[in-house]
Amino acid sequence: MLSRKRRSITGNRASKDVSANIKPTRARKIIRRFHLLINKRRIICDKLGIPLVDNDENQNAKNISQFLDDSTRPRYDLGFTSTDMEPQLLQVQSYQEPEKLVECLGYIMSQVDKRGGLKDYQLASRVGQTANRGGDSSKLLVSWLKELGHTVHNKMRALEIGSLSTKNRISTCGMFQTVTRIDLESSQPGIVKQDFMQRQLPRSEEDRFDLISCSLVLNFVPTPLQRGKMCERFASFLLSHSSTAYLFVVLPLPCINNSRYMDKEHYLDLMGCLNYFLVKYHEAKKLCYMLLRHGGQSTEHAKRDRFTKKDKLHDGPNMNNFCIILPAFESKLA
Ligand SMILES: C[S@@+](CC[C@H](N)C(=O)[O-])C[C@H]1O[C@@H](n2cnc3c(N)ncnc32)[C@H](O)[C@@H]1O
Repeated sequence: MLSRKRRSITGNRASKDVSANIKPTRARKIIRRFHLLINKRRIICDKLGIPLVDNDENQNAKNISQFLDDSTRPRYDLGFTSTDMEPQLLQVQSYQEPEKLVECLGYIMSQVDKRGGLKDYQLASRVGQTANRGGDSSKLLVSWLKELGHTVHNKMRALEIGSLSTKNRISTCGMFQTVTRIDLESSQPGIVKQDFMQRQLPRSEEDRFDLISCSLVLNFVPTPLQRGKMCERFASFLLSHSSTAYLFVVLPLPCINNSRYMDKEHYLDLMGCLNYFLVKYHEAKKLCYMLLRHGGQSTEHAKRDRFTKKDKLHDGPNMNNFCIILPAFESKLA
């Protein structure tokens, strides 16, 4: 049997510890590539009627492999980036022929899972968090909380969704008595492998949090409705009668300043409909940071209607389609 060198999802050889020596441009390339592959895969699966389960890569791989002809995958098994397949990948939404779709799917799966998939993506994401590259986003969160008068004596509890490190400022600042860190893929001890959407609902205030951190996670969630469901679910995990029911959200700036279906005002209106109001806001070169607080008036259903469909707010040739849609009726959370 051929011994295979480990390769990254961009098709090149990956070093053992990618995050140790990876350059930011390369990290961005890995992240963009991962999002592209997952997006195209979803389009093909929709067309072929292959069921995809949210955040369950093992199940998805099983469902997909049942569709893949035995001859499709071995062709791409060595994981090279095919100059024939790349242009096809970009046009896949216009394909109808099952054979072509299956071929593209085989190529995508070989690119995604043979070379680390989510793990490489996480390593690349961690690059942006190192101190010499701006540090992790919770640095700003902690300075905001200080401005708001919170100190180490408050002993709050935090839930960090999409956690990549136990050493981030949120964990080291001493302001939180506990930081519960979860991610779809645990990258180190202290981070629990858990899908937030499957996390058991709190039974009492003891199971709830003063703050949820959701940094660069919403843009990772694949569909507008799943994003909306995630936004809706946050509230169940926040303390219900507290002045500290904070939600910290970080998004890539283009999600709110270059999308056809989203802008800052629309996002804040949507969150307002879920009873959040903005406490702090900051735009950096590539990211936007928001600290919201849950509370205030209850949801008006008439207002909710506005956010249950995809409305074009802007248009332009180089805009993206980032969008969040709320379920038509309040979800029965379980
Ligand atoms: C780009 S990384 C963000 C990492 C870090 N929070 C940051 O700000 O750099 C996105 C992470 O969110 C995680 N994630 C996405 N959906 C999730 C979910 N439903 N539950 C838990 N983690 C999730 C992914 O596994 C991935 O590691």
